[in-house]
Amino acid sequence: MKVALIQLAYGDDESVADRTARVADLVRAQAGHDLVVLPELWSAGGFDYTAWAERAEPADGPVAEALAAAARDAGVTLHAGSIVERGEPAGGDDRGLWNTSLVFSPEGDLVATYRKIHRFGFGEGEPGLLDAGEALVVVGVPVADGGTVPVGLSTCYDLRFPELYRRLLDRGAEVFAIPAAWPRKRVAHWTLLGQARAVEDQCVVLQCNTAGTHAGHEMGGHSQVVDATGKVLAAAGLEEEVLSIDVDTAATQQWRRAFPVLPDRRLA
Ligand SMILES: NC(=O)CCC(=O)C(=O)O
Repeated sequence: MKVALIQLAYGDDESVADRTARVADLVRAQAGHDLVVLPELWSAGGFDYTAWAERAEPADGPVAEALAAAARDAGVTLHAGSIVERGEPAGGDDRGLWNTSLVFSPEGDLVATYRKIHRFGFGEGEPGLLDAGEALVVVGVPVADGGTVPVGLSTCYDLRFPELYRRLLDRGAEVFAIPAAWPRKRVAHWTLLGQARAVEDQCVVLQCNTAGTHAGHEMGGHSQVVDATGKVLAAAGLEEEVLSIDVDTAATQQWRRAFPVLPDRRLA
């Protein structure tokens, strides 16, 4: 599976429209990949809490439309990172706002959405502004050499909750795609936890972080691709960068057979 992770850098001085056009061009430049991944909340601003309500949009809003067109033009499956999604509140106290990942097919159709389950902020930030997602999502990504690869979706802070990844594994995931806006000061956790998820679940991990500084938060970069043995196949630095790599997804099943840890799980 040919994968491109677009580790996007942004600051406070670029409009959402300009950033969206720039990102769409970056996606178009990834033609020839099977899967392209963008970071969390790159259009709304990962930590730009005061702008979120104004920048919220439905899953078929202007950012989504631009990205659907870019996926179609490039002929790639696009994990478009996440948006602040505005939708119908599910219940009384709900706000009708979520941190929602969007996945588009190479035809430009929206094939999966994932609402971030674990909200970051300890009562403020995400839990203060957004509703929590509840549904697990595994999406089949078609690859050029035939077949589809089951990719489990999660977002940033979710990475700290290993039980989520076990549940994605139990639903057939062989790859975890993790867009993020993870700050530089805790980037060592990002790197370590991504490798831990790969080793413990025997899955490929695709971590696409944000770079640059916005809303007073320096982002950590260090996007990485980790194979199911825990080997780091590609790693970015602190700046904007595209990681492009051909991941041997057949090797995941071979590794699970050669070192069959998962059947030894005991739940009692
Ligand atoms: N956007 C996030 O979820 C940030 C998570 C984070 O900074 C951390 O887990 O540390």
